[in-house]
Amino acid sequence: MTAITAAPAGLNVRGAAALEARGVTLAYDKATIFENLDLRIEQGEVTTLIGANGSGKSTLLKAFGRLLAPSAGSVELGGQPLRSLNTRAVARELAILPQKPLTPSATSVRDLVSRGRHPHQSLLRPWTPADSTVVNESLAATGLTELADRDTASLSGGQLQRAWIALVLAQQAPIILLDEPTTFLDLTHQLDVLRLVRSINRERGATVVMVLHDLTLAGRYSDRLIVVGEGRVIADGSPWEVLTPEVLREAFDLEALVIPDPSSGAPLIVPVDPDRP
Ligand SMILES: Nc1ncnc2c1ncn2[C@@H]1O[C@H](COP(=O)(O)OP(=O)(O)OP(=O)(O)O)[C@@H](O)[C@H]1O
Repeated sequence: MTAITAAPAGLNVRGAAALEARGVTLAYDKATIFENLDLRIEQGEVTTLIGANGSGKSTLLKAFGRLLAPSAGSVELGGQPLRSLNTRAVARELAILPQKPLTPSATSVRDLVSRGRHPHQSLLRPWTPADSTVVNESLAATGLTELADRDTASLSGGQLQRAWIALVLAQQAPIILLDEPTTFLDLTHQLDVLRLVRSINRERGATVVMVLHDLTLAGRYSDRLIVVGEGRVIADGSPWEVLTPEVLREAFDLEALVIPDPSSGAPLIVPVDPDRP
């Protein structure tokens, strides 16, 4: 997989976090998921949100991606309140892959990926060969070149997931939010996607915030892990700081050993089965 060059970030106030939640309350109808939450996402880091099902990871990611408005407090992008920015300005800075993206009907893979270029287009700036190049690179980076002309309705779950990731890449945003990007993918393709995310982060300095369920892969491919649960941040730090038996017990009700992964040196989570001592 190849890396893709991005446009530089335009909205950065000096010293500002890439994204910052300030006193944020996130709620659905009457259910409050987070109250008065403060959280900074640093520029140029890969940050992964982990936590049990229903702990609020997607809710937090949606707030950072402006898909969910806080009922109190504010979310800032490069030091400016998200709510003060127009949709195109946000889309040039921030690309988000939601947990369940709605795939438009009768759309080829290439057309879907091309939508990633929309934030860069205007009446004065129509489609150019450079846009086609970015789309082709995004298709190649996700292994979809051969499937470019297929209707998205005919793809397998994993192929469709990769097409959505290609769309996010084509957007060339300096901040990328990915909600469970490895869903539906076999282990080889999971590793491909996470290595691609890592290379985009390292080679063009993209800030990445992901939600992952596989704790070992989260530790291997992240600079920072944030564990959420019961309406708060349970732990926040480097993979070795966060992935401790105590945190795993508290956040997941999981008994596990944490040992160095012989392949990467990152923490390897080994669940303990109480029925097989
Ligand atoms: N649109 C919605 N309306 C009402 N409640 C919601 C909505 N979306 C999520 N919730 C609730 O908010 C809580 C947090 O959900 P969220 O999807 O953020 O959790 P998550 O940590 O991402 O979970 P999972 O690991 O299962 O994907 C859950 O109790 C969920 O039922």
